[in-house]
Amino acid sequence: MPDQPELTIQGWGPAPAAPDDGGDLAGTLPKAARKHLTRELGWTPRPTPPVAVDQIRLTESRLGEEARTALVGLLGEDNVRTDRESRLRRAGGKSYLDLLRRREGDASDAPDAVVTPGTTEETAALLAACSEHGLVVVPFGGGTSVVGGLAGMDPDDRPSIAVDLSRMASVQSLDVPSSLVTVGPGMRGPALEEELAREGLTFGHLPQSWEFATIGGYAATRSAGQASTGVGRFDELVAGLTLATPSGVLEVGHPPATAAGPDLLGLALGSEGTLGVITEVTLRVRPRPAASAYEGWSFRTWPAGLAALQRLARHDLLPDVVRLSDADETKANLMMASGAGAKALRASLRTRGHGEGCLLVVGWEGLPALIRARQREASSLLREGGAIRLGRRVGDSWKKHRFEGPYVRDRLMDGGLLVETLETAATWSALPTVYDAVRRALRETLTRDGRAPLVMTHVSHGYPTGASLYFTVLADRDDDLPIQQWLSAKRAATDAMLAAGGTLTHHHAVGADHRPWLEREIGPLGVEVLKAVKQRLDPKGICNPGVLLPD
Ligand SMILES: Cc1cc2nc3c(=O)[nH]c(=O)nc-3n(C[C@H](O)[C@H](O)[C@H](O)COP(=O)(O)OP(=O)(O)OC[C@H]3O[C@@H](n4cnc5c(N)ncnc54)[C@H](O)[C@@H]3O)c2cc1C
Repeated sequence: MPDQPELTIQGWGPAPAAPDDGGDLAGTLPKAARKHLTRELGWTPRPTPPVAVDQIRLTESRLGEEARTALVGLLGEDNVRTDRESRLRRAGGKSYLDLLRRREGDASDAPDAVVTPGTTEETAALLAACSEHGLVVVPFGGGTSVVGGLAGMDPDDRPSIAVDLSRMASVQSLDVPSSLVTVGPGMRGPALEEELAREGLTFGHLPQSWEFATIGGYAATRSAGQASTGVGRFDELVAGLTLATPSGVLEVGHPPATAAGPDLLGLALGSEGTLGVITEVTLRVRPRPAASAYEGWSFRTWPAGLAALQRLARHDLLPDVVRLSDADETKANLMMASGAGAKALRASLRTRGHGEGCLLVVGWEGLPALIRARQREASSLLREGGAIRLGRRVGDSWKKHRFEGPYVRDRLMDGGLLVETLETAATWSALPTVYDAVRRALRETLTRDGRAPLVMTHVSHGYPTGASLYFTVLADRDDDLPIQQWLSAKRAATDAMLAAGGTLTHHHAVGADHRPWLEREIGPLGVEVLKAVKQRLDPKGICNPGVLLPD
């Protein structure tokens, strides 16, 4: 169907290259990191490979003949699929729970059919037909949701259709003087960057999932990338979009700016497929950076690191990339780095009293003179805050390895570990409390037989008023009840996060997994407002009914 590489079914990576049948932990993790994990977690690596892909259970497609004929009439035979492979590849996303299910051979959440419209008009006609035939519609971008955004759950148990957007994956127009590009929702970051590079431009959105995630998916989830502190979150890059709904087509946004009433663009961004399908996105682009500088710093303690970032933020000096790791994450990162250079760095940090310190990676991009000026001012504040400079090698190494995490996750799962991430954001004043509360909740719920989990945290994005926190959790997996093990930890961590003043999600979105908490975040009236908008655009409730809005 698409000409972009497909994501492998039970893990991460391009389908043919990454084996679906497990891999070698020893070949993935340096010896020091393996030793560190086994010591910290009291875990003995044990082979727990996924079942063979042809053993994954899939129920019969429930797409009736009448509905199928209607869809084929609109889109053509080739663009309406009910074969096993097409359905399996669009079953759910890539959260730990999704992977557990797929690895155990369960694809009961697979859509009943996969359709690939080619234009906004076809998509609008498709939605009208699905409304008429009682089919639930789940827009499918890259399939990288980590919050159950593609679960396709429907209280009325209607057949569900994955609307795969891979046929709408090209640049439609480029307005260089206005720095605007309009693209199809199924386009992925690398393909768009390649096209923009020909004109000396970039859009600069780099989430860890960027190899597979799509422009429409970023808009639908309000994604944030690794350089979002400087470039802006994805929602800040969107200047306009087209949303095909069962009630018609909405075009929202009017660059460069407008005061024509409340911002309807803001309603479409983050709508997670509940209002319809985003079929076109207009993005702000910028010149490709002439230079970049990445470097590492170390703080003795986490509070010292947070205080220094807060000062940078107050003086409008936050670098484009900001990642402050706590002591647990710093230790693990240093163990992951192999070779003589890494050993020397560990020794030097110990000698300078930073043996249990916190690593900060910062990155600047843009014109060389501006980088130098920003770097100079930021460096002097960092030094005043007690940081020591580790130099460019640390920054460059982070940049080189920054997309490897999900590949390592697969191998850790093969070895019997629970591996998941969660994220939030809070004001600078609330951040320390949120950090403590989430870590405590995770440690309390995941400690088994006296063995505590490893909870590693970093600040991933900075703002004038606060920052985001990103937690990575590793624990010995409960092989009897792995799903329940994570669900109870997630529940406790989310409760703790909200009680301490954090947001439900800084960039992963709500999906099915977070929707029980949405009302706590936006209040009952807020939920009613969103439901009223949905009722107007999607009166039969066919658009991704299992996500975002609580029942
Ligand atoms: C390893 C890994 C790393 C990640 N790192 C990051 C990160 O750094 N930053 C970040 O923000 N997120 C990250 N994510 C989460 C995920 O990549 C983002 O949420 C991303 O925006 C999803 O894009 P997608 O194209 O894969 O969307 P999908 O997963 O296909 O869909 C996500 C949701 O959006 C809806 N949707 C998709 N396309 C459309 C459309 N055209 N119209 C309407 N609704 C649509 C879907 O129905 C679904 O509810 C990561 C995920 C993984 C697995």
